[in-house]
Amino acid sequence: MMSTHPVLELEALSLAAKSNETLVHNVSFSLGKGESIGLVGESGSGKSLTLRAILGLLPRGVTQTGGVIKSETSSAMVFQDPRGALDPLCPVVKQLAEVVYYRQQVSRRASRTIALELLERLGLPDALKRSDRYPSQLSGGQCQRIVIAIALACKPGILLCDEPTTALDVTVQRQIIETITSLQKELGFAMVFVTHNLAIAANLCSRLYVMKAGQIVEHGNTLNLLQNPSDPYTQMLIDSVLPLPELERSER
Ligand SMILES: Nc1ncnc2c1ncn2[C@@H]1O[C@H](COP(=O)(O)OP(=O)(O)OP(=O)(O)O)[C@@H](O)[C@H]1O
Repeated sequence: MMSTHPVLELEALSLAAKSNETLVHNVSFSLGKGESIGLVGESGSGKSLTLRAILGLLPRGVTQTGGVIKSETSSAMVFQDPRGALDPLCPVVKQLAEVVYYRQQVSRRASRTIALELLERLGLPDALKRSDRYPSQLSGGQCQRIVIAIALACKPGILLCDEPTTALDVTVQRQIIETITSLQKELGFAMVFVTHNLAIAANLCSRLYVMKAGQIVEHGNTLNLLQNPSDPYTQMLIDSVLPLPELERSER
């Protein structure tokens, strides 16, 4: 249950392509201060477009055809493909410092100091601070930490996460999720988290919204929804998670 005044409200958001094809239809939800909600659903169901609408950055050819987005605070986004989100020709510390400089309106010198502090907070190695490394010289997990640092440099009230761990290997996925969780506790931002991974959604989000073909087909408290799905599509999503095979007991 959302206990605080919402920092974000979507009321009947609809988006369409230039061809008039409806891509997102009548999507409504609200987000409380410091709360995390999850958008789950099949590929192409409109999750990313919904996030982009909140950010005010719809791709070319997509327009808002209905509804209202009310937000009391700023949003920043963490993208699915961290390498693609960074400029390959610019050292990562410089990219981060640049965002600090423009968004926090501090001096150049202070922006670099704040950027280095952010790197430390994100658990990036000291070597990154001493030498200027380019995205291609970092691992996927390190690039995603830089992208998260860039988002946090905007001091957002809402962090929009678009499958931020999908491109990473599973051990790194877990570290990134733990990092996001601890930063959220520390900084108090609210979060809209898009994922295909129900386990991640269940760990991070108090409420889930299940999307199919541009619409929300079911929503509710995460545990209730996963234990008692009412929509067949939600049940199908749950059933599509492969269980671990029972480990054979070794008999002596
Ligand atoms: N620029 C665009 N012009 C026209 N249609 C688009 C555009 N961007 C996305 N779409 C369409 O909108 C629909 C929703 O796309 P969206 O990226 O939001 O899906 P998604 O649920 O995030 O999928 P995934 O999980 O694969 O990222 C899809 O059918 C997609 O093809």
